[in-house]
Amino acid sequence: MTLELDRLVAGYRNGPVLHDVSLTVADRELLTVLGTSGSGKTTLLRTVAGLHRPDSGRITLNGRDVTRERPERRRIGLVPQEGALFGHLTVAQNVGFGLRGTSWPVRSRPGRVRELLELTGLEDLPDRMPHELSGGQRQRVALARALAPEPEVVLLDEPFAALDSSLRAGLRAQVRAALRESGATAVLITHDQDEALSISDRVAVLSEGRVVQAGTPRELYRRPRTLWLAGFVGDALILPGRTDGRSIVTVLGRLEHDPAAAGDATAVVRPEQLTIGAAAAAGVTATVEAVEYFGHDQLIHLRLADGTPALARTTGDAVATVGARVGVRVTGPVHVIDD
Ligand SMILES: Nc1ncnc2c1ncn2[C@@H]1O[C@H](COP(=O)(O)OP(=O)(O)OP(=O)(O)O)[C@@H](O)[C@H]1O
Repeated sequence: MTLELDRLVAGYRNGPVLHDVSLTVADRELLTVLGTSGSGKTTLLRTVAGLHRPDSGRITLNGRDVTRERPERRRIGLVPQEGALFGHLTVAQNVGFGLRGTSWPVRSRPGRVRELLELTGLEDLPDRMPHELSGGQRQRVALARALAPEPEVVLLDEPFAALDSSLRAGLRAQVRAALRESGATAVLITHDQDEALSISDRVAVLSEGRVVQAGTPRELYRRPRTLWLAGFVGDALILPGRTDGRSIVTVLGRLEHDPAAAGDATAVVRPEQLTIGAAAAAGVTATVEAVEYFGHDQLIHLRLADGTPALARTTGDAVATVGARVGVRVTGPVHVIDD
């Protein structure tokens, strides 16, 4: 099911919050809307669900205009923040609740509930009460409940926000797999960049109610359109310079770049593109100011000779000592944004 938003404007008494939002979510795709607090993510989700009336614009499902349709007619499933399970119902009853008022024959409902419990890895817990579940299990029940009536589109409102980071990564993969298997088209909202990049087929970045860029996670990370976006989707060293079209001269020397640009431009260098070595071996030197060790990699905070702060991410076990002078090299090509 293809979901299309066409120049959607929506807001409250004090004015519009969404300005001309146009987005296409392809059949079976998971699109994440990533934005800071107050950017309009919840308003967008509620408008698509039919819980908030837009001022103008259109919402279509496979070309069918649903803008004025009541929420229950749209066949859109909503997974609310923190699940919002019914505390007095068991896991199976919560999932079964998703089938109430639908055309699912009553006889086939227990079977459908079992299917959903299997899909979300909850088959051993049908009789548990919500308070006997972990946060991740509760979220999976909420997802199972939303998927039960076979919605054409599923909307997920910050589904992992209440969980600690160790749980989040595992649950993300499970939710992704369950969505894929269900065949639903999905829109997820989050303010977490890592989450958006890791779970989505495509990401739309919302800022002050406007889509500033939509693309695959790779496109957003490697080819951000603006400097703000470059810093929003990841760590970035922003270096002004001058390019001859193919390489740009910056404080880190001459750097090959991709796409083409002309004249004054700004290079965006990601921390994993910086390699540090012995000071004498490279043209540019820097001082190590701090090291954050994460096990799988480490972030080295550097100060370049001209005073510019920079971050290097290294996966090797090389030990960087705070205060040491090191050589810095860039592995290109870097991204440039035309001034
Ligand atoms: N019921 C309401 N009445 C008036 N203004 C509202 C209402 N709900 C939200 N807003 C305003 O609309 C703007 C966008 O809010 P929204 O909740 O859509 O953002 P969000 O991106 O989901 O934020 P968060 O991540 O903090 O949940 C904010 O400025 C907010 O104050």
